[in-house]
Amino acid sequence: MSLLVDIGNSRVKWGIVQDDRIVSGQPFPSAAESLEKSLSHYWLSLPVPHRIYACNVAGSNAEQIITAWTQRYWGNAPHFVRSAERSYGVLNGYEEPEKLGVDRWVSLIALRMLARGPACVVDCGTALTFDVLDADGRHLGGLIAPGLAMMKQSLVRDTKGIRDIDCSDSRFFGRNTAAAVKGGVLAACTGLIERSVREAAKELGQMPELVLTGGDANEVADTLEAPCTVVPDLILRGLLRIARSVS
Ligand SMILES: Nc1ncnc2c1ncn2[C@@H]1O[C@H](COP(=O)(O)OP(=O)(O)OP(=O)(O)O)[C@@H](O)[C@H]1O
Ligand SMILES: CC(C)(CO)[C@@H](O)C(=O)NCCC(=O)O
Ligand SMILES: [K+]
Repeated sequence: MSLLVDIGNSRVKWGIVQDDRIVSGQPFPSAAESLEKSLSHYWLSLPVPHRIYACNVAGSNAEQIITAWTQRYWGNAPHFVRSAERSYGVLNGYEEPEKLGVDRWVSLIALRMLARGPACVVDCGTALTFDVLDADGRHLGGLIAPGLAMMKQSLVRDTKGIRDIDCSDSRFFGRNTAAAVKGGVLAACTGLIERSVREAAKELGQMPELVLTGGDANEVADTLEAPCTVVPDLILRGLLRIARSVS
């Protein structure tokens, strides 16, 4: 059995591989304070994995805690994927390829498998990232912006007049503070995505496919006018691609 682990800035997403398919587990917070406890809670009952593939953007502390835990209980350290210049049909577009966030790198590897032609991937997580891949697997670069929750939090933190942001309203323009914040933040994200898709289409000479992932992907997809596909386990699928090539 293999274990796939996507350690984000907010949450750890993970799944086990059974018959070459991903069976997703319950995500848990990636915060260092609770990490060891969460690992024991969610993973102690698993069969011992032969291989562990991980992608981590939550810092070396998280990496150390997870490695210590798997060493202690399974006698086995995870293989932490690093961003490379070229692998699995993807050519990294960064000037310094190792500086591209490894979650973005792994999502491009998954995107390359899923998409038939040129494609863009949006990760609607703690941060919102947008990356472009041409029909030959060349990464044309991307964008990094705050994610939905982070935008809302910064409004609450840095203004006196915005406090309550709980809202189930779904009109585009809000008629109270919470609805105006919800709409503003969603419009910031969907506006970024739609403008970026147009820009990508210009560079590609063709309309790209659009794939969304991350905790807020469904909410963003519901508001997007552009056609898109939501793939919740995109990063785990990229890790599975890497796992297959090793075993
Ligand atoms: N059950 C949940 N717990 C926490 N956040 C959730 C949950 N469901 C949806 N979200 C949303 O998901 C967002 C975080 O997304 P995700 O969990 O993909 O982020 P992440 O762990 O930081 O991953 P990454 O670092 O890859 O972006 C938050 O903005 C939050 O609004
Ligand atoms: C942008 C985030 C935070 C998204 O999770 C992550 O990919 C990251 O820390 N990246 C490093 C910076 C970069 O990708 O240019
Ligand atoms: K940071």
